[in-house]
Amino acid sequence: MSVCLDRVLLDVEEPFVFSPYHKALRKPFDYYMFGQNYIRPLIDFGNSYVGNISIFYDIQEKLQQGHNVVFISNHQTEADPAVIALLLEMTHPYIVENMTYIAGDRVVTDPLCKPFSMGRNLICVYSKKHMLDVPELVDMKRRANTRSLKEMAVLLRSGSQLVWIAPSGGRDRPDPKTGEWHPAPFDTSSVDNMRRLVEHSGVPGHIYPLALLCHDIMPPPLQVEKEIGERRVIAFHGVGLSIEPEFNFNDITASCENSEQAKETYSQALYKSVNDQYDVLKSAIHGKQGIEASTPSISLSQPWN
Ligand SMILES: O=P(O)(O)OC[C@H](O)CO
Repeated sequence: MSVCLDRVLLDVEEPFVFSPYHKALRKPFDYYMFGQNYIRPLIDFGNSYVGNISIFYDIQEKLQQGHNVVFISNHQTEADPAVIALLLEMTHPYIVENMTYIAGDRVVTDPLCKPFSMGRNLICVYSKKHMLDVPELVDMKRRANTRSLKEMAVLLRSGSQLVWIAPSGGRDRPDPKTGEWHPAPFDTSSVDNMRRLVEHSGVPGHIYPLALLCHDIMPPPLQVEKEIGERRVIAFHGVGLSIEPEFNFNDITASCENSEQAKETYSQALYKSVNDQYDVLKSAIHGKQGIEASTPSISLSQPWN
């Protein structure tokens, strides 16, 4: 905790400004390990699961062959990057240390979040959800997003890139009536922009649906807040991560009649997969079924055991 306060105070004295493409700061202070070490004690590993770990081995091979890989994911907490990295650090250190996250402006401006963000590779964007919060800033935000998209295109052209994006544009929230958590709907145009960037990169690319269940360890405020500086609550709990095989755009949209229908069909297919995987993780973690919650298409394991 004192290391965390030190880092927050250091940033208050001399604020760090993120560039559109930020590389994880590992020296002289290792912000990546700082994030790992802070989030690790919040995870109940005995009640945490990974779905389809074998797919991560295929992904590692693809990256080594120079291919690009994109994870289309739901988003639950500011700790998502650390949760992914902690669940895979024993089996896939290369994947987790080299992943680039598409990060919204809140995690690179909130003083409490910044030290954690400094330890990750990021493409920084202004979230669509918060685009109109301050009318005078809309133009600046749009220009910044264009710059970030260009950085992303350059990155993907270099190959061997692994990118995580949450096309909902923000964190999942519980249903106000039932209190149940579900992945927030995907923005079809965000999915499509990402897909086209991958296709136009000049190297083979692969898109996978990824589900995360970790809201218990650091839940967001129940409503989306405009102001920076939300109240943080942390807890010790089981978490989950799951992946399904690559979703090929041409295969999934073969029977679509036009490009608009194809974009929608592809985004919905990814979203359905994320929901299906989320439900399996929920049965394992909240339903206390553990490994028994596995299905024919989602095989749960605890790869740290
Ligand atoms: O509160 P939200 O849903 O707008 O989330 C904002 C950021 O993405 C936090 O990571």
